[in-house]
Amino acid sequence: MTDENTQPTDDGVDVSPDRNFDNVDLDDVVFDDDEDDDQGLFDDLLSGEPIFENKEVLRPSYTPHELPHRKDQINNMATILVAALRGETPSNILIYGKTGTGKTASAKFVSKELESTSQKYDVPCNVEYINCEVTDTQYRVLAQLANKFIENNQEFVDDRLEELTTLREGASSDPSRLADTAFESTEAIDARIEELEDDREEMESVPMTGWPTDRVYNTFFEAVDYEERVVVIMLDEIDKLVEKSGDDTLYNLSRMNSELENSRVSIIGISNDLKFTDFLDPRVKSSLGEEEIVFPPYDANQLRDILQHRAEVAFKADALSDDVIPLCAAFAAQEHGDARRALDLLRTAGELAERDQAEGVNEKHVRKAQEKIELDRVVEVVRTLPTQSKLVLFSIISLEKNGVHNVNTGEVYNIYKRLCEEIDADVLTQRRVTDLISELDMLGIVNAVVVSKGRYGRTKEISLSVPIDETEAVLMSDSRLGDIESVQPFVQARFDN
Ligand SMILES: Nc1ncnc2c1ncn2[C@@H]1O[C@H](COP(=O)(O)OP(=O)(O)OP(=O)(O)O)[C@@H](O)[C@H]1O
Repeated sequence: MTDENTQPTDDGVDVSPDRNFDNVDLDDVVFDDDEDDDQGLFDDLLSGEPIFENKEVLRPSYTPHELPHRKDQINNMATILVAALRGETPSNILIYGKTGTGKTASAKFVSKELESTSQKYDVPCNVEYINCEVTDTQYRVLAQLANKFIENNQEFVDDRLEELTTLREGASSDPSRLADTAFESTEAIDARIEELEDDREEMESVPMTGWPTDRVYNTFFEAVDYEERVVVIMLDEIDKLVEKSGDDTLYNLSRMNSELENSRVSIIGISNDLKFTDFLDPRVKSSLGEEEIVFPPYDANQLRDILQHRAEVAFKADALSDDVIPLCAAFAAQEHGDARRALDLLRTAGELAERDQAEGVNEKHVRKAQEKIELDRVVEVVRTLPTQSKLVLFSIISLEKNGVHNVNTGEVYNIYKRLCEEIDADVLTQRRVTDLISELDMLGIVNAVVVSKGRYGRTKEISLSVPIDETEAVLMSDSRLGDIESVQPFVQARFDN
């Protein structure tokens, strides 16, 4: 393993230990009382001219006020949803597009505008956002919605009760106050107050588990229908919901309008999986996809504009050299036009420059950031592999580390079997292991090419596509694989077979 502390990286970025926070060795820190100036560990780091003006703007949690290159999609959504402001039911919308194409940001932007306009014109309209990756069962979706509307209704009833109590007090001394109201007498107010108090008592929140689903559905239904309003339910990552728990939730939501008396419900589904509707009941599919809006990937020029807008707020003036934004945009466009990736890259490049205590961000920081993000991705993918895949990958790594390159499936299988025996894991068939190797290939962790061996048939030659030491370290941090003492004897034994 090369020592990053002592060598410049390939692209020459200076990561010398005294300037890199990562490499500060606390054992070497001397707290010298004799020194007059009390420069501490953090003072040095703070004293550098900061590169960022407002780093938060580059984080995924930030919702921009402006979304360049999404005007068509935003206008399209607004044209459909304006029906809600007229008290009509907007068509359901399905939004498609690859990850990082601005679907969530645009949908949230439109819903914010919709809610604020509805308040301006005093038209009752609510937008409820649910991330189905987190809330992924019918029970949880319905319970979350029910509780939002129950809370909403409780606020409505509390406000109304306050108004009526004031009116009641005024009217008891001066009955003329009832003139412009819907009440003919103080008794009528009392009756309404009693009715509202009863309603208030019945408004029971749904527990996060434990009720039969139809009870949750009915509670949600009644809560929505309590007032006259148009409700837009935004289901982000809707494909995850369908994958995890089928299309019952969508079926129930999409047929609600025929039974609701006071309110109307419309659904916006957001997905980056274009095929998920294949798994839907045809009725749900046609109801949900009344309108479809596609978010195409951004090209490098569009990504440049997006980055430019954010960079103006995020960085100090002149902190970026001219080639930084075009390079971030080009890297992200290569990936698949992902704005999230482009923003991550820009932020990471800034952070690396900051750690270097550099004057500004330059091309080298971007290249280093690209490597870092790629490595983080690999680490995450490897860390979350199932144990069997980890064993297969570990076998490939062991062979490579012992100088055996372009290994074939049989060689990997031999080592794999021995590793399984060593840690008492089930041994899969060679066929299954071949499948696992193909999966590792698809994830970009190994590269497996089929080569012809003439009359000996065809075989796969496998090589590692990720940095060997880092990957091995991630594998060894798995408690089961950590038990493997040494693979050396197995690899040696391979030559004896
Ligand atoms: N046109 C744009 N202008 C400014 N920022 C954008 C634009 N498009 C996307 N972004 C930013 O890129 C990031 C990813 O966008 P968003 O979450 O909307 O993507 P998405 O299409 O919903 O992706 P996913 O399917 O992975 O959820 C966010 O930080 C968002 O603010």
